[in-house]
Amino acid sequence: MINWYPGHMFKTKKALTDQIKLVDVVLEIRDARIPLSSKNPDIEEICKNKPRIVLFNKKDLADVEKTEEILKKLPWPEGVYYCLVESKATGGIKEVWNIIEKVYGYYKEKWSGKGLRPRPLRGMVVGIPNVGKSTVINRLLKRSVKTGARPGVTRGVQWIKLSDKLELMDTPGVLWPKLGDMEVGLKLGATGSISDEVLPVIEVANWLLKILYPYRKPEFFNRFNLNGSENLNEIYEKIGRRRGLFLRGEEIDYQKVALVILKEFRQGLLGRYTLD
Ligand SMILES: Nc1nc2c(ncn2[C@@H]2O[C@H](COP(=O)(O)OP(=O)(O)OP(=O)(O)O)[C@@H](O)[C@H]2O)c(=O)[nH]1
Repeated sequence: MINWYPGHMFKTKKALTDQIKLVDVVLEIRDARIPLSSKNPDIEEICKNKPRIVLFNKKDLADVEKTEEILKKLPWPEGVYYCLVESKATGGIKEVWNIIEKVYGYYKEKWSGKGLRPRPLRGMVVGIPNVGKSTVINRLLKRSVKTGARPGVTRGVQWIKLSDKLELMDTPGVLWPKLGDMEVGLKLGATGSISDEVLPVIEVANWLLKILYPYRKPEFFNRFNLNGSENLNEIYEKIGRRRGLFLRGEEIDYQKVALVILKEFRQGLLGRYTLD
């Protein structure tokens, strides 16, 4: 599963570290369902001491109470801010702009101390695959349509001006997730940050079912017509029969059932969960 990791990781880290030198603030996107496992372990090193806004995206799919509990326990050094967002809708984006105001205030003071005129902050969106980097950019863009978002080129990089206080590098930076232990890999797989093509999908779905079952969410039981007394095999049987997922004859296609479980989990159809 991690054969492709080292070479790409090294190159990406180097490129990102160079790009981040051009920005004033980093917008790091993580997944609210896996607030810890969606963190790139090198983020602090890559960002050096730049102000950073960590956006826990896909709030609508997470067990918000549990995620908030986890976040409250983490150390949040000065200059690092966080908030939960739902970038497909409007949830939490106003809070992001409030944090941007704070960071802008910090820079304005710094610039004025050096006799420099204020300018929009330069920001860059970074995060592991599929956490919603592009969606967040679009969300922030929507709010700034009125102010006329237009790309400009400074220091060989395209910037999109979102407001008088923020412009963003037009392409987000992809970070590699930490694939240190098996459980983190399973969480990343379940939430879709690792593609199904390289995943043992049945293993991931089995692991996910063991988490979802004891949660006892009605969405999960109703969706698959389960009564709560089934074992793993019976869950596959029931889903496979109801959805007509057969290999040949009456033999259940476990692979397809696993993919249905993962897909519907990722769409939030089985309820809201936090896996960390
Ligand atoms: N439910 C929900 N889905 C979201 C949210 N934000 C993004 N998505 C979905 O998550 C998927 C990935 O979003 P992208 O914006 O393409 O993510 P990305 O990080 O740019 O992805 P890569 O380019 O693969 O690295 C898409 O299907 C989005 O519609 C959200 O807040 N809630």
